[in-house]
Formats: sequence, structure tokens, C-alpha cells
Amino acid sequence: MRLGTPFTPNATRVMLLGAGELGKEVIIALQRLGVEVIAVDRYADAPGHQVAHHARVIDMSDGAALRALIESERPQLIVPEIEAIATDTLAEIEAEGLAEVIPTARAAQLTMNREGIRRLAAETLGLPTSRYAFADSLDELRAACAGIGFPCLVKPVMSSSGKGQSLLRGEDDVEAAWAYAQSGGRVRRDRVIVEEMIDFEFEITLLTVRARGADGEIGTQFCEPVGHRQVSGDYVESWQPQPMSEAALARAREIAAKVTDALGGRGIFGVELFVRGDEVWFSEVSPRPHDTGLVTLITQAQSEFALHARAILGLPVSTEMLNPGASAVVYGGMNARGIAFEGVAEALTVPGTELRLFGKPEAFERRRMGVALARGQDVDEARARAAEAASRVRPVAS
Ligand SMILES: Nc1ncnc2c1ncn2[C@@H]1O[C@H](COP(=O)(O)OP(=O)(O)OP(=O)(O)O)[C@@H](O)[C@H]1O
Ligand SMILES: NCC(=O)N[C@@H]1O[C@H](COP(=O)([O-])[O-])[C@@H](O)[C@H]1O
Ligand SMILES: [Mg+2]
Repeated sequence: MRLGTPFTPNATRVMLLGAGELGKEVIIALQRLGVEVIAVDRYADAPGHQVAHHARVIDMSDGAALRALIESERPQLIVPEIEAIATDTLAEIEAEGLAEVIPTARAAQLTMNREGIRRLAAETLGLPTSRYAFADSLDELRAACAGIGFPCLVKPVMSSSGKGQSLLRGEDDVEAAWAYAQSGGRVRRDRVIVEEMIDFEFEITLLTVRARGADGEIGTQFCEPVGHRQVSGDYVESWQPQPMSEAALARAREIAAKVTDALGGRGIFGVELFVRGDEVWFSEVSPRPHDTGLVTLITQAQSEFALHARAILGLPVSTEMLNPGASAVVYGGMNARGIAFEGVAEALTVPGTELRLFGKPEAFERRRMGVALARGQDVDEARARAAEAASRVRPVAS
């Protein structure tokens, strides 16, 4: 941008496809920049619906319904917030010039299916990944597991947040893993991926932002690495920065740059990587804010949500980290509708903490209902504070 050029965001009307906890923060960030937002989700009163200008409920995997909504609302930008979307319809809409898809319709198509992104990363880009194979039946799965060896992981190709995912120790686990994958995928009779289990030391999300620089060209910037702990494929706590060797960090950035360059467009990407010593493996990538990146709400000058909003609007970004911090998840702990929270005051007496209680209208035992955020002098202090604060908050039926 030339000095003296006014900021003119390239969109004034944006549609979020998915309005959960991550979308809600993107919506707030967009609204702070003067943008009108239409929030879409599969159910009423989703977190993002509660703050957007307009709230819409549709089945986003129904291409005809999605097209009808886009044609009637006419957003300039379409921002996917979940994976389970009729991405072929998004590709058509992008090709027709009806709206711009963030980061690109192709990125949404490739990442909604583990096969697409895995083949791009491993086979086209030559990035290091776990060994893998695909299977469409129990018999094929037996053969695939035998080829990869045990322990291994089985995941539906279309799933997220660990749904339908199993760790297999031996042949006796194959049948149960197949049945669980069929119940946990987004589509019945789903294809599965078998992955070699990587014996990593720690795993990170390298938040990578593609944004227009002062010269008008798209450039890549990296946030400090976010470390995290997952249970049953779902994140429980995250922290920033994750200490790692210079060599591993350089390798992680190189991998993240390659994969995000290949996906293209503007916005934030959560590049998931496994690390052992100086060795780094690519796992997967979200072409959108990442759940483990909620920690950036308390660590960075511009959170991953603010970075996404700025990048997609063509505005300048900074990935500067201000202080170490951590996030810890607050779960539903029960199945109930109409949720309130107890222990909020007790949680906020822990020094350096904040809460994000998402406002989901219904709780499930393992549904993420909020996060505690904490800053600290170092990551250990921040993690202890976030975990303590999260443990003091209890969802209750109101
Ligand atoms: N090949 C592997 N080797 C070792 N651990 C793995 C492997 N694949 C997955 N995991 C573990 O399971 C977690 C979840 O896996 P993955 O990211 O593929 O699932 P997901 O359903 O896409 O989750 P999300 O949508 O939350 O990112 C990883 O963060 C890691 O802890
Ligand atoms: N790992 C992906 C992820 O964290 N996605 C986030 O969870 C929401 C769905 O939550 P729900 O299943 O509780 O409705 C999504 O809308 C998104 O914000
Ligand atoms: Mg993941």
C-alpha cells in the first residue's frame, strides 16, 4: 500500500459458513473493521449467530440450499468455518465470480477430505508425513493395517475433532475401529485413512497467515508455535510459545510455507505438525482459524481471528506475540439444553485469566462449551493457571 492510500477493505458484506466458537471471534473481529456479517450454521442460536448482523440456519452440506442462500444474501466474501460444506458448490460460485471463497474454494475442497490434503502434501509436495493407506471396507482395512503395521490410527476421511478416530494396537482392534469410523464420520459408509503412529515428542499448530503486504503482494508470516495436548483426537489444552530447536522451527516454517503456498488465497491457516528433536512431520492443515489457536486471544497483539479478518480484507497484519499464555477447555460434562455456568467468579480469581464461554445452547458430555485463557511469566505458569481456571467453571442446566 502506498503512503496516503486510505484503507478500503475489499468487502463490506461477509458470510461465515459455520458459526461456532471460532467463527464467533472472526465475526467480532470483522465487525470491529466495519463489516456486515451473515452467520450461517446447522442449528439456531449458534455462538456466532448471537453476535452477527444476520443469522441463518441451513444444511451447509446441501449444495442447492447453500447456493440459494448465497444468491439471496450476495456476500462479497464467503468464509468457511467448518469442513463439512458442499465445497463443490463453493467452487462453482467462485468460478462464476459470484463471491470470493476464503482462502480459495480449492483449499476448502482439498482439506474437507483427508485424502485430498494428504496426497497433496505427501505425493505432490513431497512433505514428510506418517505412512498411510486408504480403505473402503473391513477387508481392505485389515490389509491396510497389516501393511502399515501396529500401532496405527484409523480415521474417517471426512471427520474432525477426533470423531470416529481409533488407535489400534493389534489385529484384534481392526473390526471395532471400522465400526467406530462408520459411526463417527460425517457420511455413512465413509472411506477411512490408516496412518502409521508417529512417536512424536510434542505437536504444534504453526499458525501461518497469508496477507497482502505494503507492496501489494501476498506474503507469508508465522505466529510463534502453539503447543497442545490432545485426548481422543480433540484438544484439551494449548500454549504459546512451544519451545523447539532452531532447526525444527525452520523446518516447520518451510513445510507450512509449502503447503499454504499450494493452497493459496488470503487468510490464516493452522498447520498441524509433529516434532521429535529436529525432525518434523506434516499432519494436516485447516485453511481457517484453529481451535488450539484460541490461546492467541491472550498472547498476541492480533489474535488468529483478528489476523484472519485483516488478511481476508486485504489489511496489514502483525503476528507479534506479547506474552506467553495458555488455553484450557471447559467441557459440557452432561447432556442438557439451556446452559448456564457456575464458578465463574472463582475461575476469574486465578491471576491473569479470562474466559470465553461460547453460548452453545446445548451441552453434551464432551462438547467444548468454553475455554479458560491465561497469561503467565512462562508457559508453565500460564498452563497451570488456565487449567485451574477451567476446572473451576461448571456448566449447569438453567
Ligand atoms: N499419525 C499420527 N501419529 C501420532 N498421533 C496422531 C496421528 N494422527 C493423529 N494423531 C493424534 O490425534 C490428534 C488428532 O488427529 P487429527 O488432527 O488428524 O484429527 P482431527 O479429527 O482432524 O482433529 P481436528 O479437527 O481437531 O484437527 C492429533 O493432534 C495427534 O495428537
Ligand atoms: N476442530 C474443529 C473445531 O474446533 N471447530 C469449531 O467447533 C465448532 C463446532 O462445535 P460443536 O461440534 O460443539 O457444534 C465449529 O463451528 C468451530 O468453531
Ligand atoms: Mg487435527
